[in-house]
Amino acid sequence: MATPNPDKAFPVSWDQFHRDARALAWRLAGQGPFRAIVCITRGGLVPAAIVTREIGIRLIETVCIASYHDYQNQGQLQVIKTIAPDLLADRGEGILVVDDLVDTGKTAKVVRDMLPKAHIATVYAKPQGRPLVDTFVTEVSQDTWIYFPWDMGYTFQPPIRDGA
Ligand SMILES: O=P(O)(O)OC[C@H]1O[C@H](OP(=O)(O)OP(=O)(O)O)[C@H](O)[C@@H]1O
Ligand code: HPA
Ligand SMILES: [Mg+2]
Repeated sequence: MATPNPDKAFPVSWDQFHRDARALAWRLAGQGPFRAIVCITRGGLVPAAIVTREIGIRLIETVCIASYHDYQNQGQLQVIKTIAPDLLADRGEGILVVDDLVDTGKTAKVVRDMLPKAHIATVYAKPQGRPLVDTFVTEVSQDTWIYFPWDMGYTFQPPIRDGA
């Protein structure tokens, strides 16, 4: 289970996410060739857009999985849409799977079972899920919650002297 109420926050701006996703593409560039990418929606859609542009993949598939229905609490994992049969051939050989992060590893494990030979990549990784992915960019501790730019907005910050 993901750490309930993680102590630490790791907020990521759009600029930083773009840089980190591009760094992921650099790491993946020498590891292909990949005949298609499968992105794990919804979080994997954004890094998939950046990575496919960088390494020149045009065949883009989704696997739709949801498990964090209640903010930071993981619930029952639901596979809402599976992968097209032609991409399941060869046990996933030559397929790149992308997600925004791996936390407990439960989501990545379900996709690994569908595509045992695929290359699974995430931008961020926490220690529990790290063994499930082949490539990632930045590791954060298990008790950290990563705040993605698409989940945030600008808000007033009280000055430090007011006890913030
Ligand atoms: O390693 P795990 O503990 O399984 O967690 C990682 C998954 O959790 C989040 O997806 P979520 O279920 O929140 O759906 P979303 O991508 O639609 O936001 C995230 O995008 C990963 O896919
Ligand atoms: O740390 C996280 N941040 C955002 N979504 C998540 N889904 C699982 N863990 C996380
Ligand atoms: Mg997700």
